[in-house]
Amino acid sequence: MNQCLLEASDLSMRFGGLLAVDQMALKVRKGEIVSMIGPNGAGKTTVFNCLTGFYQPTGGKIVFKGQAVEKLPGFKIARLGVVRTFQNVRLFKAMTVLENLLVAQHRHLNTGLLAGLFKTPAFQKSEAQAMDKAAYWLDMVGLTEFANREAGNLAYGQQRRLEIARCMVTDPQLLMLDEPAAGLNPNETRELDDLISDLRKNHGVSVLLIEHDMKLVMEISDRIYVINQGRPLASGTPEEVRNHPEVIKAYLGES
Ligand SMILES: Nc1ncnc2c1ncn2[C@@H]1O[C@H](COP(=O)(O)OP(=O)(O)OP(=O)(O)O)[C@@H](O)[C@H]1O
Repeated sequence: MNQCLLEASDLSMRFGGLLAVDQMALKVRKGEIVSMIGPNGAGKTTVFNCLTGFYQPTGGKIVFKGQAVEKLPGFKIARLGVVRTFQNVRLFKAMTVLENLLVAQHRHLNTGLLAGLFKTPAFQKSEAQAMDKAAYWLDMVGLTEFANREAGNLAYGQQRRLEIARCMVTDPQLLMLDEPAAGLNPNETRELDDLISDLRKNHGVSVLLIEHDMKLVMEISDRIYVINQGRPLASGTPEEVRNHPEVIKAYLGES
């Protein structure tokens, strides 16, 4: 539980005249579920975009498993084991549910031209493994019966679960979820809570999430970072954060 997986320090991101993230610090240890909360526009998604290589931060350091990653492009950070979902569902909507999970594993497939053309035993084996893994995660997120349905035709909550499955087939070490409960009803949110807890407990994944649903955040998080106007405002256990005067002030909008 103590080994540090991800650490960001003095993280800053400037868009022209706007300092969207200012001296943010954040740490995720192995096996932790950590949340980032803050009012709309506070800079949470920008922090995610910096951590995952979608933006190159204008300042600061990001270390994943001992390696500096702040200058790496997104695909390289993903290869190291950091995967994410987005605030708005981003699936291949015209593909089936199963195809979405197979495409996500393309990097693990033995896809050399000759291997593919001649369907070599190694190619067939890796294809079968990808299929097995897809079937496993479909079952885990309760979507087996929808395997051949177009992803775009799933209910919204199911699409959200498929996104998580699509991350999990790549065997991530750090799963980053951007507002996973947005648009979910209370039942679906409870299922999401169970799913995230299970991913940590039984699949060794650490989780960093941005979330506005305070009930979920307070129940699921080991630690919480509060960010306001791009700056760190408070951090600590759910209990510490809940009672922090600055947090109460920022959320209640007092001056
Ligand atoms: N690519 C960009 N170019 C210019 N400004 C940006 C860009 N991305 C974000 N911003 C600005 O940075 C600030 C932080 O935005 P960000 O989306 O990170 O906030 P957030 O905390 O995730 O908000 P929400 O909870 O509403 O999703 C906002 O003022 C936003 O308009």
